[in-house]
Amino acid sequence: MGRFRYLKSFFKQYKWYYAFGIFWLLVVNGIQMFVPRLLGNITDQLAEGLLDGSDLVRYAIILASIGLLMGVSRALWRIYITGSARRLEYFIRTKLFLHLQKLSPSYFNRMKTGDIMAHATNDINAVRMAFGGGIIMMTDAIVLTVITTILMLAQVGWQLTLIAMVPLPFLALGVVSFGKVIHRRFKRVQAAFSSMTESVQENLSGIRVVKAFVQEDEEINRFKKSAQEHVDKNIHLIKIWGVLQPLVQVISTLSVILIIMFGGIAVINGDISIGDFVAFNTYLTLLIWPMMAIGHVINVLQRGRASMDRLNTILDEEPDIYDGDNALDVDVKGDVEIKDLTFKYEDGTEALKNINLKIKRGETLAIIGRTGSGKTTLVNLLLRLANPPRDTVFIDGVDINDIKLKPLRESIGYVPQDNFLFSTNISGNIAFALKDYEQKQVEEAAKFAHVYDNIIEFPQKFDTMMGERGVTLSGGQKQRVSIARAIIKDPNILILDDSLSAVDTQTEEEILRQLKDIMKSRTSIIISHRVSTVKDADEIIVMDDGEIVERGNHEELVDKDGLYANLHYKQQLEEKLGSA
Ligand SMILES: Nc1ncnc2c1ncn2[C@@H]1O[C@H](COP(=O)(O)OP(=O)(O)OP(=O)(O)O)[C@@H](O)[C@H]1O
Repeated sequence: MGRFRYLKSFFKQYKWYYAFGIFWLLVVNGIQMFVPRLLGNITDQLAEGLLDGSDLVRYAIILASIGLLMGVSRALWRIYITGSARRLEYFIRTKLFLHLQKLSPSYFNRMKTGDIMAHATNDINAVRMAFGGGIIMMTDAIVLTVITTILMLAQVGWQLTLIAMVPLPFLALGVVSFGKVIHRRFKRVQAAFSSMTESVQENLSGIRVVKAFVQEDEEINRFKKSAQEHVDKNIHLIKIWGVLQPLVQVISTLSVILIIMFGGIAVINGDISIGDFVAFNTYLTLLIWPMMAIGHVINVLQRGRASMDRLNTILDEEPDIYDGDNALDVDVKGDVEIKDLTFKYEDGTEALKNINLKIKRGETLAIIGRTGSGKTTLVNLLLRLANPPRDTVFIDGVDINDIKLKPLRESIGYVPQDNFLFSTNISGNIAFALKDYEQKQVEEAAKFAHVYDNIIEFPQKFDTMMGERGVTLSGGQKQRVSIARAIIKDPNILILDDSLSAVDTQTEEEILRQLKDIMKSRTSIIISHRVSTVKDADEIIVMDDGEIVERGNHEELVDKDGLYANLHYKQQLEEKLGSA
């Protein structure tokens, strides 16, 4: 059960569905067994001239009833087994998505989206097929083989049955050794599919860059190469599959040849009747199906196994950001303190060195610094999108690692650098964090973020769809929708990560003035490259290479005549040149 450990609860819940389905499958198998004997009897009675018209009608009615019963039973097992397999697919898919939601951003930095998508489609399908068609074929193959063999033994004796069975061990041997190769080749097909999906996904996400750099032909070639790789791997798989199928067929036909020869002799010698011979041959045709199915069953089960292994590697992935056993349900007020914080990413990059900070509720901290100086890293730690070392980051005096993630993140309004919006309407995007909302709230947030006038110019106003199916907002409009999304949460801590860079200075000033108003008793952290954005903050820190190199208010920093002052004069000059 180890491999299928994540499916335990599903099978516990649906065991009766499977049992019921298998029951009806067995009913079909059982009824099927009457047919050869019935045909044998009809043959013998016809040969002996014992049947008249009414007997034939009787047999026809019996055969028709058997057909009807088999039809109903088949429909029932299909509904129960195939239906359960579809439920299993839903179960795994939901489990996987749920698990992915728990994993930390570092996992998604490591993994390719295309790979994850391939798991969510191909691998889940393969597991579903193993527990749908695979189970049906396996049960069918085993039951039919056992019952048919017993009936053959009972009706024509062990000698003939043994002769018919001679080819079977060769069949089993062939199938098992082929199965291993199929497993290996199937894994390669899946890997090729992943990388093909990944390349398409990346291309479509970056389509604007591709076009701007006129790289369409190169991209097409790259895609052709990975699609070709996928086909090649599939053909490689089909080759072995193609050899296995006829091999199984040849071996099973051998059985028929042996029976015709030896069974024929037995009839000639009068050891068995013609009816027995007909029945035996029909049993053999029943037996040939499972023999041929074995190859397919093995294939389906091998694929299911390989796919489950791949799914297990994701499901086994432990989230590294989670609520500890003693995590507190803190009602975050907004006092932030950072003590001697040094932070390294998994790859060893030291993004922050010896950071010390105190932001009291009601204050605004501004962070300014060159790209790559560690600004985003610092706010990521405050949101616990990465884990800070213990005893370094405190909120309201509590180590952030001891605060439950939900209340922590719910109390923070975050406007990320990358203003990602979802493919839903504008209202849905602004009210993203709210379960219930009134349109008035959305409109107020939009007004606050100075994007209201833009929105009502769209024909569908707040119902305008975003993203793929809808309008594309300008960079500045996106930033402001993003600000509205953070502000509507009424957060106690507001973090703007370079969120006003695409907004003109006048609008920026108005937004900041309003912010000052509503953030009076809350905490604000504003990251920017522009002095104009940060100049009114209570404290400004200047970061360089992961360290705070200057700190103070605007006037103090200008007086210091250091990095900040330099930036200030440069930007003042740029502004003058721009307005000249
Ligand atoms: N997930 C990550 N894994 C490893 N290193 C990272 C990761 N994210 C950022 N870094 C590195 O950490 C350093 C600080 O990056 P960070 O994004 O915090 O800078 P920043 O000041 O916000 O830059 P920008 O102004 O360009 O947004 C950089 O050297 C960056 O390459």
